[in-house]
Amino acid sequence: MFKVLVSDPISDFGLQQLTRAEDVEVAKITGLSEEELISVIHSYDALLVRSQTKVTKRIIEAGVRLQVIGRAGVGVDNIDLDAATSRGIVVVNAPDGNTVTTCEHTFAMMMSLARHIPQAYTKTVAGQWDRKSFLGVELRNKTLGVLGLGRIGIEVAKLAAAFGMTLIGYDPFLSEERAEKLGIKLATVDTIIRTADFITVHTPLTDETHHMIARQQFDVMKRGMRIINCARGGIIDESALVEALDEGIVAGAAFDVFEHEPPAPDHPFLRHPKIIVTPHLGASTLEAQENVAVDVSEQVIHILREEPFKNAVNMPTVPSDLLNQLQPWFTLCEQLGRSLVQMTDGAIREVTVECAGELADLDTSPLIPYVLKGILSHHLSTEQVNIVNAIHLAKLRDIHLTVRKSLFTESASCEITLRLKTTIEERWVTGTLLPGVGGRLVRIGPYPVVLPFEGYVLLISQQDMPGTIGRVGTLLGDSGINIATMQVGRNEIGGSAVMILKIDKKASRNVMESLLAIPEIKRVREISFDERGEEGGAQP
Ligand SMILES: NC(=O)C1=CN([C@@H]2O[C@H](COP(=O)(O)OP(=O)(O)OC[C@H]3O[C@@H](n4cnc5c(N)ncnc54)[C@H](O)[C@@H]3O)[C@@H](O)[C@H]2O)C=CC1
Ligand SMILES: O=C(O)C(=O)COP(=O)(O)O
Repeated sequence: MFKVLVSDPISDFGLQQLTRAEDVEVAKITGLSEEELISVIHSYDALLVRSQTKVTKRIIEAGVRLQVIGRAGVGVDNIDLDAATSRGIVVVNAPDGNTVTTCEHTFAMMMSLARHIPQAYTKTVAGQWDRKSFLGVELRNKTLGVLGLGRIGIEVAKLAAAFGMTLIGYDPFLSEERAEKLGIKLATVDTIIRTADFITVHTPLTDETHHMIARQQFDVMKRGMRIINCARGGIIDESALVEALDEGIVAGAAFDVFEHEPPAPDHPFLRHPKIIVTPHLGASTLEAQENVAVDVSEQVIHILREEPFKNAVNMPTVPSDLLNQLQPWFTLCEQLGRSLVQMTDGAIREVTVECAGELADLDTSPLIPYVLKGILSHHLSTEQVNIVNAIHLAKLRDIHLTVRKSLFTESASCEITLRLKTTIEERWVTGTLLPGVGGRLVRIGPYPVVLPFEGYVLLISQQDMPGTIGRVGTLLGDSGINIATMQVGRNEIGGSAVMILKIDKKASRNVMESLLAIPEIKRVREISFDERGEEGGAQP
């Protein structure tokens, strides 16, 4: 039974996929402090949050069973992503479900700002009939500057166009063609700041966007402009804004978000006559809350059941057609990693994945975490390494990763060669998928083999001398070990040679040592293709 903790108010309707699942138990406990969450999180497989719960490193470390943290919304700045990644916990969000709602809130804020609606309402209900203080401005023919043209920014631009506004915007990822189709003139942040009558920000809060609008920007702004933030507190410098309002540079500001939420009771925004505020309500509609809860519940259940999922924030997203083409290779990559690491001595320095044949036409980077999982789980534990943290763990160990591609293959239409360079040697193996059969190891170094990834294989390096093969056969036979298949290869008569023996049961340490005692034998290595390859090496 999977246990899911919902620690923020999330739509019951949207959570139905989880609450109705027979293999899931949902607990809704909101308003927990960090300490309270730390004391309960150890029993849960998944944690679902909105923006209130701050999912700190301490909470993540206490979540010994946690496999997934689901964010019913867009921003994941309340979740320590590095801590989640290094623990191999997937973080998923629901990026599409609240776009329209947040866009509409931004528009409501812009119109309220243009017409002083909150201030006029407050006075009117207080019994004052003041028709002089609230002279507004029209939106039509005004220039709206949009910083951040992602999902929400673009929706805002579309609505603004319908209101007859002129649009200028900046987003490092929006192409000229797309902008043109949307009727947005792309400009630099500096041009937008100098020319816009209204500015609205729709970026995430990052190192680059933190205080993107500060004193320096207010100093060159068009006098009498108005500014809106329904994205994240901290994108606009709050103190610099108050100064700009007091100096008459800015005519009004509308904020849904704050640098620290909730803001302190003496926060200057809360009593400034030219600032209107809402308590982070951008995503708060019935529709958006249902949408994001449905989306995130679906992803969480997929992850818990080990089914394909989307919207992982701390893993690259693989488009579904590419995923379909690469999926059959995932297990093979893990098996190649697990086999090769058992053949190799020394500390791993470099991993190279060479994709040959038709595979070379695809983006093969999603294969890397599987290769690394195979390699790293031999030394670490399988519970410790997964495809979320494999790259992170490799980087922590200074393991260099390279992907190479070639259209040429030696045998099958596609094959993958994995190379490991360690502090003392370099070894490589090649695998492929045989139609109707499955994954096979087809070369160990330069030696052709056809081995399924199951059971045990002995790799023996010896001097090519008459009688050595017979002695190995006799020794294994005397130890009750049957040889299923055997391949031999050598570089020249009397030179270096190898034996690759598929054996029906595991060779004991004694057997390995007896093999090594044969004078011509230089190295013996046992490869276990089981989930966790057991150490079976013996060498001088
Ligand atoms: N107030 C609220 O309740 C809500 C707030 N949000 C916030 O709104 C923001 C936007 O959300 P979405 O549009 O869904 O995200 P998105 O990821 O679709 O769009 C963000 C855009 O910002 C752009 N960007 C990043 N750095 C930039 C920079 N330095 N300058 C200009 N553009 C930059 C990105 O290229 C991207 O296109 C996020 O911060 C999100 O957390 C989202 C939903 C509700
Ligand atoms: O989705 C987002 O990024 C939001 O800011 C919405 O936050 P909330 O879910 O309302 O706490």
